[in-house]
Amino acid sequence: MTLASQLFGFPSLTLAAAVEALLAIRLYPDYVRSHGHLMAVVGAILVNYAFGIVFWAFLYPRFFSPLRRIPGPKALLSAAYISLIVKDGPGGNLFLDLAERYPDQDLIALDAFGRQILVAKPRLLADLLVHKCYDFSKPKRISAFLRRIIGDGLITLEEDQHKFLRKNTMPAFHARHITELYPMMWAKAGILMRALNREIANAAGAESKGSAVLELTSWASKVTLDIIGVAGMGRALNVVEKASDPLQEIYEQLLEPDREKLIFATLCLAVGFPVIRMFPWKMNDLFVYLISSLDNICRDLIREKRRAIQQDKDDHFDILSLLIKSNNFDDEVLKDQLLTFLAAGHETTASALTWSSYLLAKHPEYQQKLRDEVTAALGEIITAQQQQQQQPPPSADVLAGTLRQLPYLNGVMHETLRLYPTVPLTMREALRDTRLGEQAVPRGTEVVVSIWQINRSREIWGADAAAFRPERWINADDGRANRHGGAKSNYDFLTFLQGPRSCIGQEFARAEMRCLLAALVTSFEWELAMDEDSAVPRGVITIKPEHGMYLRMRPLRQGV
Ligand code: HEM
Repeated sequence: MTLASQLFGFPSLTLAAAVEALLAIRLYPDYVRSHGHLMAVVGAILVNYAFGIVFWAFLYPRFFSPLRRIPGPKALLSAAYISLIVKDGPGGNLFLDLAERYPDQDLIALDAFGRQILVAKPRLLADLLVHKCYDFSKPKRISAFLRRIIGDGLITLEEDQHKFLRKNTMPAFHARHITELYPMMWAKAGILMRALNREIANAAGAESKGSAVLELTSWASKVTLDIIGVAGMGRALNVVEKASDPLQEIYEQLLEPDREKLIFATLCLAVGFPVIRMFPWKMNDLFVYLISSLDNICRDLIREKRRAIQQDKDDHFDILSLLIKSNNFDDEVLKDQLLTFLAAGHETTASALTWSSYLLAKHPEYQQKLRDEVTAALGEIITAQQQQQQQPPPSADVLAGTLRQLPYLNGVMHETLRLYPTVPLTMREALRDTRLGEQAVPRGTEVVVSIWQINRSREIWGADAAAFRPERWINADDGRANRHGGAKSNYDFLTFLQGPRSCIGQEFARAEMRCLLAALVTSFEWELAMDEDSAVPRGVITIKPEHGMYLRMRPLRQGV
């Protein structure tokens, strides 16, 4: 690849065109004079570029690329892009179909240009995600697009800058600190339950059934925004209690899985935002407006936080304080970190909570089992939460210790995360010539990992891979919760990825889900209030139900 890209890359072809034009001027001076020197240069460039296009589009992938023997659909538009806009069913199913069409292949060639491969089996993931993690980065087009939304943060930085930032941020995610966050998360869950109860009471008045239909996704993102507000910057956003909040509205608009937005984002990922921005499309203005509003809100939040630390001696332990106190970052850098944690830290868990409510609506027997289990374990703590009793909140150790070991709570949570991985797909680009197992991978190759496909693979999870079976996460012998789901390798459950670029917030997300699910299931009974087929996961970065998640919810206790 290196030799080919040096010889036939467009910079070399341009240089060669200049040499060819000079030679033409020397060898055929009369002919060139009659047509003009400029024509000679332009002609040489056009001929060389045409050769370059033929070489890279047709000759290289068929005859020279080390990837040429990898089988696959080799389509003009790769499944990685089609999966974002496909209409019938979840996009991730495209990769499940591909893995079944090429059953013995570790790698599958996705596009006709020999640039994109899918890792279809966990075997090679250790190389990609751990051993050779820094031989790969997020593809530049994708990073450039993400950077517009979340700045230069942990998600978009690469190599040494990434290592430095990750090291500086890790203390906020240590096990002890996550344990300390449980009472706050539990309190926020209580506030959400009361807000849902009020909403039901208002709506049920009209319906007079003691139950009402609620759309859960926006409530889920409100409560997770409130939680990351405290854990990320020590700030009570209180979004659940407000009719509207600018931060929540911006995220809702940015991540809404509406068709036009999906097409816009897919095009930005495929060809880059600078190209799309040249077209007169109202989505461009909306996108720029939303991200600049977000930037401004975060800048203000940083200023306020810095002032609180310096003038008011605010000593709350949160991600932003940790980074400010390290004195390693200026305000612009801090703004990017805040953008990253706000985005990565709330929509992801909100989506997971939404999908677990969906699965529990479809499986009322598990809803009841979970309710019984949590009620038996937390009894008085639940009553205190529901009745907002003025007594000390449960201790972090008691709450975290209890919730972490409840078999069905953890089983439902992990099984949801397996079946509906919030980030269903990720991509990497080889920064240098490298290898995945025995396979040589040239610089510039894009490697696709469909988390959805690995998590639902029948080869890994058995014939019932698509079924919701929380028992996978409960040991058959001692009935205790496990964290492997019966899978053989760490790379079989990919929801949080693995290695140095795995999700830094995974324990935070688990803590949030435990608190929110436990509170929800002991406060309400619910069933689906929409057509089951319309709960299709959609989204470019994270997946949400395309048309919202409508549940008929009935409070288990009155007057809460
Ligand atoms: C259910 C919830 C969540 C899921 C499924 C999830 C999933 C993921 C995945 C798959 C990645 C890797 C992305 C890639 O490299 O392409 C990731 C990275 C990341 N996540 Fe999460 N996440 C969740 C919750 C959170 C939370 C709550 C936070 C913060 C409080 C967070 C912060 C991050 C950050 C900062 C990264 C970048 C890590 C790095 O590259 O070093 N995530 N997450």
